[in-house]
Amino acid sequence: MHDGSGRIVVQNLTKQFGPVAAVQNLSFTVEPGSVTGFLGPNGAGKTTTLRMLLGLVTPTAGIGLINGRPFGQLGNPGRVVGAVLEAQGFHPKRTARDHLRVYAAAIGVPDSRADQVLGLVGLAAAGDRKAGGYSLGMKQRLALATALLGDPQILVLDEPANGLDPEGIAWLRTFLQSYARSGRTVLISSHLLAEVEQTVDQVVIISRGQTMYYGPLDHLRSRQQGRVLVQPSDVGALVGALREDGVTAIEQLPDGRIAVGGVDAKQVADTALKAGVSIYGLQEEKADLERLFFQLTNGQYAAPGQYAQPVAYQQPGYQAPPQGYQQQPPPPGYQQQYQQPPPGYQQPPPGYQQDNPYGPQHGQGGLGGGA
Ligand SMILES: Nc1ncnc2c1ncn2[C@@H]1O[C@H](COP(=O)(O)OP(=O)(O)OP(=O)(O)O)[C@@H](O)[C@H]1O
Repeated sequence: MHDGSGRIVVQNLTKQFGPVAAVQNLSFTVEPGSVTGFLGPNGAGKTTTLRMLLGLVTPTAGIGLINGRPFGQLGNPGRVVGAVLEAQGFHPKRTARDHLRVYAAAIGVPDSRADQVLGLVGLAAAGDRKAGGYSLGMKQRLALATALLGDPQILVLDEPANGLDPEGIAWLRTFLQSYARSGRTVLISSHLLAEVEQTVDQVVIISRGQTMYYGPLDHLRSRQQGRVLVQPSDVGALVGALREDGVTAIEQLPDGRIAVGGVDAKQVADTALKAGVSIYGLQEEKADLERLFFQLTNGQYAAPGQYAQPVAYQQPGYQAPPQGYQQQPPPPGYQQQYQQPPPGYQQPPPGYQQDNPYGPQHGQGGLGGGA
């Protein structure tokens, strides 16, 4: 019926809900043996993508394949894919064990499996309690237990960390990682990178229905660079002097400061001294993954006019940008942020605009050397 590979392939998936382009030409592959995070802010299209993958929503275009087949052609899909799409509508008066037994019967596994999966998710002692009295975190565990009933090769979980306390998140991390290490496939969605950062090996980051990054989390981490935030007496003079010194990763911040990448604070101070520019503030900022995530998903740190260039596309081996990417309108609020100079902004000297002081990396979402 299927190829047994454990691979998930999403090919050019597109879903249009009337005027809403929920998912646009999305492509990625999830390999077995690792945990893949499917990340994006609220409304990015994660749930719609997963629902298309699981045969619950018909794509406008493209296809989602599990083990080389569309979900509907998997035979007994409950034995191949375990999925949790949202906090499930458990019958509130039914005990967790009874709930699991109903589902076990539906996919043809013995009743005894209900107790096994209760144990797996840490609910063994609460199996006789009614699901209606469960906390949100316990409901998440019960939903996961339901997904595990068929001992599936593939787990697809939508926001599984929602409602879990720190101990629960740590438990989930260990559980999913060991599940993947046993050669199985795990795809989990989240709108918070920090929530899954320590759990996932690969990430697919989407925004407004389009792929922004697709690849190992380690590659994304390695692109992080710190930057120096500086408040000079004369922005144009300092930018010019930095450029003369070969520094190109310079970005004007909305608060009037400039951010300089690829240098340390001493270098910036030395250049300013040489150029006769006073420094009113100097701060070294360590980049973090969360900021990179924001850059990729809403462009709020990106340069005017060319926000959120997907970093993956600058690396070999990644997929091409989705069609129509360039035409994508800026996010709400973006224009406003840059239309007016920030308070304290100093007009650059003549010629400053023509000779783009931010350098060639300006417009790459402030990423890497551009930040
Ligand atoms: N059935 C539907 N009818 C119309 N629009 C829909 C429907 N389902 C989703 N959408 C829209 O599609 C877009 C993507 O929604 P989706 O739920 O897939 O995002 P998400 O990334 O899962 O968000 P969240 O993190 O908030 O769950 C949103 O604009 C949403 O309003």
